[in-house]
Amino acid sequence: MTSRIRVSAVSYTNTKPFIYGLQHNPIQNQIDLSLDTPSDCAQKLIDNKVDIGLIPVAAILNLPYWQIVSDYCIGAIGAVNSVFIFSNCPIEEANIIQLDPESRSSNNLAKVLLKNYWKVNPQQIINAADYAKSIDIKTAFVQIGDRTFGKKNQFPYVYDLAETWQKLTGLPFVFAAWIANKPINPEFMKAFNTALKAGLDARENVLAELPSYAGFDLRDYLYHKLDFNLTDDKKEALNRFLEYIKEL
Ligand SMILES: C=C(O[C@@H]1C=C(C(=O)O)C=C[C@H]1O)C(=O)O
Repeated sequence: MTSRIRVSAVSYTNTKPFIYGLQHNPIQNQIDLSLDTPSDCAQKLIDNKVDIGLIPVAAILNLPYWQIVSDYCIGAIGAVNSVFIFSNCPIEEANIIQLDPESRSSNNLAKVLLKNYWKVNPQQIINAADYAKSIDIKTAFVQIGDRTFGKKNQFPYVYDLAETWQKLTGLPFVFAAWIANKPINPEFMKAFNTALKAGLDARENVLAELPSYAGFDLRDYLYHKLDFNLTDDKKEALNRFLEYIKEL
């Protein structure tokens, strides 16, 4: 028997439809699936501990070989509602931006937007000891994923980074895509893609299994805020984003 393809996927709610699709499909017998934070998905693919990852697209720049293996992604057209800068002062007045240790794409997106949209240059800190807890009014923070659910009303200044990216470029955004670090058998890729699509088509079942979060509309999130199709304009956005990162 040939060995299983090792796959790392994001452990957040945004990926639950994909996980559902993979786990309700015969392809589950061909893969070893692990669920990780986005930054760990990226590191595992870079370190060749997995063959395919739903990796933050910013990490593509750290891969000597990479190949997109699916028509689906974690993306958004306008506001995504789970990737924010939370701040106690207007962003233009912040002295420090704490980055999210679980993120690669959104930390870079924040840097790109600070430079090119808000045109400011606050100090940027990763792994801050008081991450997301600072009481300094001039300290803001980037946060992604389920930890942001319901937090939008807790801060006086809240910036949705996919929405701000759209204001800067007119484009949608891709946070994470299914990327391989080696050539993958086309038959497998086709079956993998089919399983992911089946998961998206089963979002009602996924919603029925999920807990509810106070102050957060999960149905709206999975159907309308996230956009899972890796369309040509999202690929254009991906390339544009990588160019912006290189210029930081
Ligand atoms: C929309 C999101 O997209 C994500 C953000 C990522 C990042 O910032 O590196 C990576 C994967 C996705 O989980 C989110 O996590 O809320």
